[in-house]
Amino acid sequence: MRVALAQIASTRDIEANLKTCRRLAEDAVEQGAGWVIFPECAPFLGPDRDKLPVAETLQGSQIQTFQALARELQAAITVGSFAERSPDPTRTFNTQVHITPAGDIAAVYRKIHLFDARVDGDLTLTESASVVGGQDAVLTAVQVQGEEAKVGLTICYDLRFPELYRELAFRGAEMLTVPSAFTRPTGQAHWHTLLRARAIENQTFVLAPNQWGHHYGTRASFGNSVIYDPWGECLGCLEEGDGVVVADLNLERQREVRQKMPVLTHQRRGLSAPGQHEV
Ligand SMILES: O=C(O)CNC(=O)[C@H](CS)NC(=O)CCC(=O)C(=O)O
Repeated sequence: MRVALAQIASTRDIEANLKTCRRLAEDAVEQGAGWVIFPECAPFLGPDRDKLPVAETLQGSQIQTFQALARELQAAITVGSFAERSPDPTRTFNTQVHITPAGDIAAVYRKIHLFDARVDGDLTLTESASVVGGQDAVLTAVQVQGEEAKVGLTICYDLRFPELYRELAFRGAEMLTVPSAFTRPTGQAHWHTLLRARAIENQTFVLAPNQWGHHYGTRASFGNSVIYDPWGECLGCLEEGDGVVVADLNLERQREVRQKMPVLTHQRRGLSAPGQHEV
């Protein structure tokens, strides 16, 4: 299957962000992709005080726009995340949505781990002040160009919690999405290493579209949207700029990697019950 990661520099201008998303999705489909994955906060990335008023439900206009786009392009679309209204009127969920080529919502994942950190001198992020963490790991089946893959959904800071990825792998994940707004300093230090480790240790494809460039204030993202295969090989990376990373994912290659070195069946401590396959 041919997939695409879309890399953008989202701001608080929702209309402009959605316009860029459309242009990149069209570009990806023109290059033969059947599945387009957008970064975290693709429709809106702005200060917390501006986020709450634009939070929507799954039935709101932001997700509807992506559903219409999927139908029009006949491609699966993963909205890396959007600000979803939560039961707490002062906070949102940070929610990833997978949409089929028919425009139906197939899976919804609410970011579990929230990024509260002093990034460097002038940038402190307190995600838990404006976001309610989700509870559940989510695995879904994705159909692309006549092939099906089991995909574990994660977001950004989740990447630092390998147990989540192991659980998804044990449940049968063949691919992991990590749409992100990874900051420039932490991205420089850790982005490729963590993603490649998740790919190698779980023997899964890792699909990681990132925000890039300047968003607001001192907030900037690292770019470097990247796809790693189950052997840790880089199948494509875009360091900077709006654009797409297109790659062919060979599920046969993954079976080969897992057959030669069946790591997931060798685990002796910690999480148990490998080999469960549920979707
Ligand atoms: O706040 C928003 O508007 C959108 N959300 C994000 O950008 C999130 C939470 S602040 N960013 C991360 O998780 C970056 C993690 C990261 O950079 C690391 O783990 O190093």
